[in-house]
Amino acid sequence: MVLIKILIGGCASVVLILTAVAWSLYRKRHIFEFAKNFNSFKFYPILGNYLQLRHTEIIVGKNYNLQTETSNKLLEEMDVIQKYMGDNFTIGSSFGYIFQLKEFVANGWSVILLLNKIKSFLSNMVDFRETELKKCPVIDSKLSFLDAMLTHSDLFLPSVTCKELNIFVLAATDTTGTALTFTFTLLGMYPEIQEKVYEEVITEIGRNTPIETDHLPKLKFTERVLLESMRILPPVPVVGRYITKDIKVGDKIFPKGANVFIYVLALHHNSKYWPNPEKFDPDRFLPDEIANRSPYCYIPFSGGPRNCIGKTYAMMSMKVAVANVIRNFKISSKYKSIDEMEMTSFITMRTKHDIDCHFSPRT
Ligand code: HEM
Repeated sequence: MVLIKILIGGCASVVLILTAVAWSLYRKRHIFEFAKNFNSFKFYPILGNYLQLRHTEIIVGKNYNLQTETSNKLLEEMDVIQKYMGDNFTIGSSFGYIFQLKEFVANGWSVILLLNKIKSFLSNMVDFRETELKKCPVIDSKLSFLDAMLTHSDLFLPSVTCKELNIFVLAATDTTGTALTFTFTLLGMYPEIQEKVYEEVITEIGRNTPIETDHLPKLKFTERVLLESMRILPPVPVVGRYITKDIKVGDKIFPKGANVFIYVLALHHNSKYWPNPEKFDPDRFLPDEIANRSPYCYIPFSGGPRNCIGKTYAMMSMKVAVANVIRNFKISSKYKSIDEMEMTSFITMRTKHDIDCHFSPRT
């Protein structure tokens, strides 16, 4: 009798495991198709892959040809994970655990497989760099971010190094790609602002001169355009915090132990701080204007001690991309207002449909 029970139990477990594996493989295919249709940013993948290439090059110190390598699916895979997390974030916070469980059964397995794939891609980077460094040590001033962690193994255990790399590559790519996608579209919508950026780039850098670090602080108007673009369309529209002690805001108390979401998008469109908030006006970031506002009215990189650690580098890399594109291409877009773009929920902001933004070579 006991033997029969064990046999039945064993068979049932095998069937369950096989069903779970088959289901996850099916969902993996399905979820990719879904994300492909959903993520119709069109030129976002070009920018995303460019940034992934640049960031891994800077963080790891090796060119992985991520932009030209056709088998590179890293960006697509990151999008699938983000879509899954974004859905759970909205569904979960509105309808609770039961919906999260349903989502996990439906898509969770494939997301875990993808996460593991990305993790192993990144840990291969760590192994590669570790071997390289042993063969050929680098002097302190030339250390990449990863080199710095590897040469301080007393501070960064191998598992911590992999996690840090994971966070950096993921946090750096999509945010900057989204910010640039919106900035180019806004420049297409506002030709007179685009022209001012072009003139500044030509005056301060020139048409063909390679862009150097020293050029970047001179791009004052371009910087204001990027800042205003992230005000009107913040790449990360919501940030979360866990409250460790009661906080009184006006007549409300946010109790210790609560999880809160800070709605950056709403804050950036609050007419109390931003008159005529729907207007794209880079001069809101003139020094005098900035001095007249609380710094917490504007938080595309969040605020406080856990704000974005990559913000200075992000601004630099976006200035390089804008300057290089604008001196070679004219940008146009059919949108008359940002409402026409139709946003949707992701972790970063995305549009529901293909974004309308076109580039034609400058003669
Ligand atoms: C336009 C580009 C970017 C935007 C809008 C952005 C925005 C943000 C935001 C809103 C956070 C959340 C902070 C919080 O919870 O309060 C964050 C965190 C983070 N970002 Fe960025 N980011 C950008 C680019 C980058 C780049 C280029 C890097 C790396 C080179 C980077 C690395 C990170 C890291 C490591 C964190 C986690 C910080 C922590 O938890 O302490 N980000 N970013």
